[in-house]
Amino acid sequence: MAAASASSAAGQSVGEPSSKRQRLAADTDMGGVQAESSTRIYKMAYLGPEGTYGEMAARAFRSRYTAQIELVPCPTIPEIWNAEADYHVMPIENRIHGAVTETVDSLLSVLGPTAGMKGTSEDGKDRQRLMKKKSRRIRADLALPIRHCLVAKRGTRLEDIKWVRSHEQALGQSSVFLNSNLPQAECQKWPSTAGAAVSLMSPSSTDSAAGAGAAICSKGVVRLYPELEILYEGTQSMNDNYTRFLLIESGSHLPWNSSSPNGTSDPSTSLILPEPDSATPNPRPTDFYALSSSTVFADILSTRTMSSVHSRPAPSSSANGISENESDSEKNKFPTWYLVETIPKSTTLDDAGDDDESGGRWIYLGRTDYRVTQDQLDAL
Ligand SMILES: O=C(O)C(=O)C[C@]1(C(=O)O)C=C[C@@H](O)C=C1
Repeated sequence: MAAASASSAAGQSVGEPSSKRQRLAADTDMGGVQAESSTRIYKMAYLGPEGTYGEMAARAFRSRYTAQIELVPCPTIPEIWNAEADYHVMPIENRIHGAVTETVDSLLSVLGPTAGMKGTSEDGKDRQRLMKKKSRRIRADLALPIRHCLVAKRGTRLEDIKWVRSHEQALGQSSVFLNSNLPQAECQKWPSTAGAAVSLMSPSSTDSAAGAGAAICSKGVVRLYPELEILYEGTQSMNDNYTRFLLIESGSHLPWNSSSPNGTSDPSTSLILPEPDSATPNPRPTDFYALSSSTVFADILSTRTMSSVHSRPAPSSSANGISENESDSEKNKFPTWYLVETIPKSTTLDDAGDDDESGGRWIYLGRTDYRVTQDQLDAL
């Protein structure tokens, strides 16, 4: 993973509440303090660079913990999943443009090949990595309001724009605006919205042969880069636009918004001040499963109610994995994996729905036990 240092993830917004400002300052100082402090610093991987919606989601999730959590920006969504981190913040679906396929594919990759691996040390490492990923658990979710802006270098006129760059989700969410206002512009997919905006300032983007360019990103990006200005605010096709983010835990199960990871709460040793609110269990949790074939649907749904399903083509290497169901593969030239979300029978948190692997035909991916509410987002 090409993660940058924690300091590059720290925003410098003006007018932040003081506790948040302290937290942001703490991000920047993290390296020095880490060496001196015996308190563990947890890592939360998210889609960078600074100014992405993923960063907003990561900050919102992090605010529910009092443990020290360093935000680690990753250049692409698959790299968030592959990061050696305690937490992974990933967008899963959008109100307008639907599933975030990079995230669905990452989650489904736990169905990948383990069987048939030779005993070489490299294979052993791959297997270990996969087993580690299989033990990850979805833990919480949040619906982040999304309002996009068309931004360009200062002085650019709308009629001169020849190309528009952004994450494919933002381009898709803005397709009506782009078709009506910039029909001549070429859409260029970029790993993130903020990354697309930053790229406008690179010398290659100012190449006059390619013409003037623009990016679609959040308003916050323009506050970070005075060279950029907003040409249009609200490019998304509907006002009520949300992207749902998942918080995925990698073995480090910290109490949600309780005093500290190990039960001691000593603000003098903690970089993050305790949050005043109490824990917020999700009143409508859902369970996620990775399914290797549609024949498993009946098993899963005999005791649960489906809330959503995303289907994706199984990668070709799946022939070695648990996904291959022989009768299926003979009949089906289009092997498919499924991410299924279900409503549990009971919403008590003890009933974790934690069936785990059932003879290798599905893998339990976790439950959205907790949710960041709109009030909590507003308070950030
Ligand atoms: O590029 C970003 O800013 C992201 O956080 C990614 C992402 C996504 O993948 O859906 C998140 C929210 C918006 O829907 C647009 C892009």
